[in-house]
Amino acid sequence: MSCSGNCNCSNNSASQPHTFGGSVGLSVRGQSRTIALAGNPNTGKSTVFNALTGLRQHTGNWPGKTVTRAEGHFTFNNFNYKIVDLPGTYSLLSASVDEEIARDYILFSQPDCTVVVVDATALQRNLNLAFQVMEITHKVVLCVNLIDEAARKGFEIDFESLEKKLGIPVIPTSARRKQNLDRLQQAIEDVCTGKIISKPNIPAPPAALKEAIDQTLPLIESIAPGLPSARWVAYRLIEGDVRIRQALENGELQQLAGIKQPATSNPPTSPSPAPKASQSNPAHDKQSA
Ligand SMILES: Nc1nc2c(ncn2[C@@H]2O[C@H](COP(=O)(O)OP(=O)(O)OP(=O)(O)O)[C@@H](O)[C@H]2O)c(=O)[nH]1
Ligand SMILES: [Mg+2]
Repeated sequence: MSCSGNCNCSNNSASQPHTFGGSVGLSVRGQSRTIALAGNPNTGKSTVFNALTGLRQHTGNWPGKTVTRAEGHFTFNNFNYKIVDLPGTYSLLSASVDEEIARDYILFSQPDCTVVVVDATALQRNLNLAFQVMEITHKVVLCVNLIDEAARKGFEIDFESLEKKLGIPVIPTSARRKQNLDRLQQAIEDVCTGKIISKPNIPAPPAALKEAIDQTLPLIESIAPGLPSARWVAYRLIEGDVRIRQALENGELQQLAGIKQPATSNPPTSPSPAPKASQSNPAHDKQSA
């Protein structure tokens, strides 16, 4: 893996002290890396964000508190990081406006590292989103949060084996107790610099689906050259997702990804069966997986 242009891959000594505590309105000079905090609602994303930045994002024990994205900063090993706290989302097939904010950021903003925060007491359910993120980027760290709560409930989690099975760094944390956040920061640094090269373990699609994806990807590339998460877009087109097709045709996706559009672009030839239902209101549409 190579890190993105935002990344300074030169010597970052792990022995140098890290700092928690960032800043509202601090102007961070020079290069900085961008980290996205993704995860299901109520997994402790904002608590992680607050602990790392010293800011005070709204937290509480019910889902859906963070409704828009918030940004903060921290430094680690003398390097600046911008960290983005996202609304909770169950799936990248988003259903609500908040979830769409998270989805669009995860898919098209190309952070240097995406940290998926999962609830250690509901690991299996939470891993669904982690798999979806792993499908679109290998620059990902799994933060298994609320380990104090899991321990209290008597859950035993084999983190080493989980890490091996998933193929990405897995860091157990208790954000509320500020436990292991330095390990989390180290993993983020290692993913950004390429010291850790993740190989997410994703099941291969069935042959017919793979063929359809292979046929669809060049169409996407011809309309939106260099579009991030093109594979994810291909899946959606194959499913007949009208909303995504329209967003590709009218340049919305390219805009989200900050891609300059050619003067004219041809709509894609349908790569899939005709869409079954109209999804005119993207914000409120449920999409089938
Ligand atoms: N016991 C325990 N509680 C935690 C931990 N991390 C977060 N919490 C609590 O979990 C609840 C949810 O935390 P938030 O940080 O608001 O979760 P979130 O993922 O940002 O939630 P949304 O923005 O609604 O998606 C809060 O009551 C936190 O205090 C932890 O490590 N241990
Ligand atoms: Mg939150």
